[in-house]
Amino acid sequence: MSDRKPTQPEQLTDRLFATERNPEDFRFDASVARVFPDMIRRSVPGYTTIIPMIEVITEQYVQPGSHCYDLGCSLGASTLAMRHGIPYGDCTLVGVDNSGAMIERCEHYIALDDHELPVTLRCEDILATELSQASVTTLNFTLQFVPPEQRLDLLTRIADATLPGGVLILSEKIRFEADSEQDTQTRLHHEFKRANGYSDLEISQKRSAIENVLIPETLSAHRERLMNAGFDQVLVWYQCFNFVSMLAIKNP
Ligand SMILES: C[S@@+](CC[C@H](N)C(=O)[O-])C[C@H]1O[C@@H](n2cnc3c(N)ncnc32)[C@H](O)[C@@H]1O
Ligand SMILES: O=C(O)C(=O)C[C@]1(C(=O)O)C=C[C@@H](O)C=C1
Repeated sequence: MSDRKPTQPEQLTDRLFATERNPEDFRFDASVARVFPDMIRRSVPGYTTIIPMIEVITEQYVQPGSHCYDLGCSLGASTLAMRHGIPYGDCTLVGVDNSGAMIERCEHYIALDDHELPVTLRCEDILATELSQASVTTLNFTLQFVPPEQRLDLLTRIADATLPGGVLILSEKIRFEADSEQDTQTRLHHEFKRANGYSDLEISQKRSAIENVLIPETLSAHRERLMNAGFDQVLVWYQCFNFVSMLAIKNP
């Protein structure tokens, strides 16, 4: 580490899907990492509310001497929210992401944040990362990218690692049982994107790119699986259109 003060990474506007491109599955590569703060803010309704609430929720559930995890941390927005909600110096905070481009930039954002609690970043698969003594774990729009058949295993490992009274904050894009609601909520989401300056071409090319990699499930599927994984209570604390955030709680 050099002594030079880290400089703010450049903040770029997401124009990745603005011109006609070959159909290709969406990946969290360097081009996405560069524009990610702009992309996620303009694409996910409620993201700018959910991030500060992760700090509030963390503060409520963090336990002294415990471990806190942000799984799929990207550039560390949710990690930093957790950091600011942890008042105990003997806690550890770990951010995990398997995108090298994300982790590299995340290091800059963590270094820029003036706070004494160290953050450990792991560039690895969340399906293999070691978890223990967890009071607060966050999956902020990450589980949706894990193949559905691997989701129960991951959630079971998280629930097993969670201390009594600990929680999982799970934010996801969801789908709806009724076609009519699915259509309406999707239209409203696309209107949100349009209001944020995305064109019809950008919206439709992004939609195709994420189709095979972001697999949304219904709220009841999420609830049922979280309970099967070993959590005792599941509640929705936020919803805007087809984006929700849940809290899965282990009884004290
Ligand atoms: C939508 S982003 C998460 C946003 C971030 N949590 C935030 O609040 O700003 C999803 C992230 O999950 C990561 N990811 C997806 N599958 C993963 C896996 N199996 N292991 C590790 N990271 C994964 C991606 O690389 C990406 O950075
Ligand atoms: O559903 C969409 O249209 C999105 O663009 C959503 C979403 C997400 O939820 O993660 C997809 C990929 C990027 O990470 C940013 C936003």
